[in-house]
Amino acid sequence: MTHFDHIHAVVTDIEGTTTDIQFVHKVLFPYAYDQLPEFVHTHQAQPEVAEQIAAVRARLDEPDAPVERVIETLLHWIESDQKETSLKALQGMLWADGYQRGAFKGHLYADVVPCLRRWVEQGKKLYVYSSGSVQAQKLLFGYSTEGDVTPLFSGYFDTHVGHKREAASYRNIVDTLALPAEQVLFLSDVIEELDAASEAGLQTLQLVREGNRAGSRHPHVTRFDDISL
Ligand SMILES: CSCCC(=O)C(=O)COP(=O)(O)O
Ligand SMILES: [Mg+2]
Repeated sequence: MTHFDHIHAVVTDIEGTTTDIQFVHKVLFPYAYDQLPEFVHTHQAQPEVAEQIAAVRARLDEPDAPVERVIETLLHWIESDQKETSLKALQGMLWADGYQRGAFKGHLYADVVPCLRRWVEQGKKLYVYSSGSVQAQKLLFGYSTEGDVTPLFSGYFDTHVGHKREAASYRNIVDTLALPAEQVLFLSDVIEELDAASEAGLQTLQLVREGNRAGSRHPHVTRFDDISL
């Protein structure tokens, strides 16, 4: 059991922390890869899709890139797991349809929800910080293997606050929470994310799920029920 004192809020990563990496890489990413070309063609005039297409063109520094070039870029970003904000926004839109028609449910490890419930009962505030868009986060927890658990969370953060390996992102989060950084615990499987959070003054804990990389200067557990707040 790993105990933390004076924690008022917990910020959790998703992939590799609450959720099996395989679900993200073998279910969500392939679904987005298959659906994306037709979705972009069909919805390219819709303002929220047009905004992401424009962001891809800007990222490429090719303002006149044809839509096929944009799609090819997005598919390459999925294959290489790039955390581009425009791709993440489009993935959220694509997964909405998959969740709503029951093609898949958001995977949560069995130890996660009972602990989240206990921490809320103890008066802790819970937040999510993922490279997946806020829409994608709400879908995963809203259509999860444990039912709709979104009422447990007080807020969601994505790469609009910055990238997960940069300390400034965690400073932005604690500014929004209006809490001293040391009263916030960040949970993640990725050492570089934990290093960035620690640099910003947050307390950190590594989740070492199956197949994850263990061994860092951060404390670690293999399950949420080994955490005491
Ligand atoms: C929000 S579910 C999809 C997760 C995702 O798209 C992703 O890139 C995983 O990012 P994380 O920061 O949760 O490791
Ligand atoms: Mg992760």
